[in-house]
Amino acid sequence: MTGPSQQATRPDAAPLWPAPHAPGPTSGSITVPGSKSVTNRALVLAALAAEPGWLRRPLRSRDSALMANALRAMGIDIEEGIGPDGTGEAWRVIPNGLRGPAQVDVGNAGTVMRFLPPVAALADGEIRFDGDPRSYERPLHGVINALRDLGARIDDEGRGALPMTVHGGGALDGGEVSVDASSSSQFISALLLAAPRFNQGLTLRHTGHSLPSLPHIRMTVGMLRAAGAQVDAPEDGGEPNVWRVAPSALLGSDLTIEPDLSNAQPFLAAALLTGGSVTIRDWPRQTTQPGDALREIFTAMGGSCEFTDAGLAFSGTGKVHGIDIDLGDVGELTPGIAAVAALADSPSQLRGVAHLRMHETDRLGALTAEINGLGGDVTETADGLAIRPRPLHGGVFHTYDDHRMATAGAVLGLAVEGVEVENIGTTAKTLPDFDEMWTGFLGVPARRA
Ligand SMILES: O=C(O)C1=C[C@@H](OP(=O)(O)O)[C@@H](O)[C@H](O)C1
Ligand SMILES: C=C(OP(=O)(O)O)C(=O)O
Repeated sequence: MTGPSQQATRPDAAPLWPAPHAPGPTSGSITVPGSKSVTNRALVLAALAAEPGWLRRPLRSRDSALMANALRAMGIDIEEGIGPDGTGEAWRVIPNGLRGPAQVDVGNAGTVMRFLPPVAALADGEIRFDGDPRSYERPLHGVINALRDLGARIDDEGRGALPMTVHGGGALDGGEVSVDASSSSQFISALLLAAPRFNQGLTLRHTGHSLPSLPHIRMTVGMLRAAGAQVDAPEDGGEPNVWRVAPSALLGSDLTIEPDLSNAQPFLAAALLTGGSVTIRDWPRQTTQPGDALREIFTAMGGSCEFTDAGLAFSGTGKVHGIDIDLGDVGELTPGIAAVAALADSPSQLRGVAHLRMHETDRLGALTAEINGLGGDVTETADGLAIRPRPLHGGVFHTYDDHRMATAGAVLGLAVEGVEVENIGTTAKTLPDFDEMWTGFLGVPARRA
């Protein structure tokens, strides 16, 4: 098949990065920067709080910069510096009144394009939302329709998508609303995050046939509660598919951001594929991050892991097995799992991830096209990928401006000589120094793209 629709927008002269071939079994420790999902939720909650708060060890990346700049444009002060006790980076968030007029660039960040329209509806003035061409295609209708039902005025010229203008009225009634969040869990998270500030709070009902990324919704609920909100959620014995948030002020938190476990994935994959080992420092023992599922998934694929005082110690044997798995809860792990599965000793079936067609790129189409471009045998199914490992050869691995395609290409390059990853810099969405971290971890000279 040809690549997904974004292929047409691929820059002609995107730089190619020769992915390092593994020199032998890996060994070492890695500090992974902060979680995108936690950082961007923490920024939103701090901006909506009644008092200043701190974010320690925040992620510095394109997506978190877009979030911080958008909130600044709406009147929030975010001071980037060192924490009160002098240890490490910390951002001070000072929640002034939210106001327009403001311009928000969402880039291609799902968290920014979905989490901020409800915040803008609470602002006083017009907030214009725009972003990368791909952001116009990503689903937003659930947030737009729900906000309108809750009393917001939004001008999207009938698109149900970006670009659009939210005419913030300084407050939102809130109340009861239904949303079909089968295309993105971020519709639910977006409405819940701002809900304590709605006059009547929120009763939110999901009506769709499926709901992806449940751990990310649990992350939203957990962080809301930590900020003082009262939330009833289905997993606490409440009504299925219904969340209730009471109106209340939010506390200014002092939060240390967990490392991004989904961005630990390529380093774990390196240990798995090379029969090496890696310690991911500060891996939390309790977390709502979907990347935590990698402990189980990569163990089933041939590795083993244990917690140590330093973090999570993971080892491979060099033997990698295929897997039959529903990834609906942890969809963002799919590109990295597909890369490993293409190098396994048996076939894999990845299921439950139809919604990935509307991620940064059409990830199912992109993975199929690019792994097959290296000689692989991948077919798209209605809701995932069927992967039959075959000997692969070198070639260009196109990345469609998708950070997780880029890291998947790097993983394939470990085992396959001559893989050139297009635009490795696209990893800056969530992991800006990936190429240096990768070459440093593998102990090979830095590569020029
Ligand atoms: O809320 C979040 O932080 C995220 C939710 C998920 O989105 P979808 O439910 O749209 O897949 C995930 O894929 C994305 O990387 C981050
Ligand atoms: C789907 C992802 O991101 P976004 O927050 O833009 O939806 C991702 O990071 O894999």
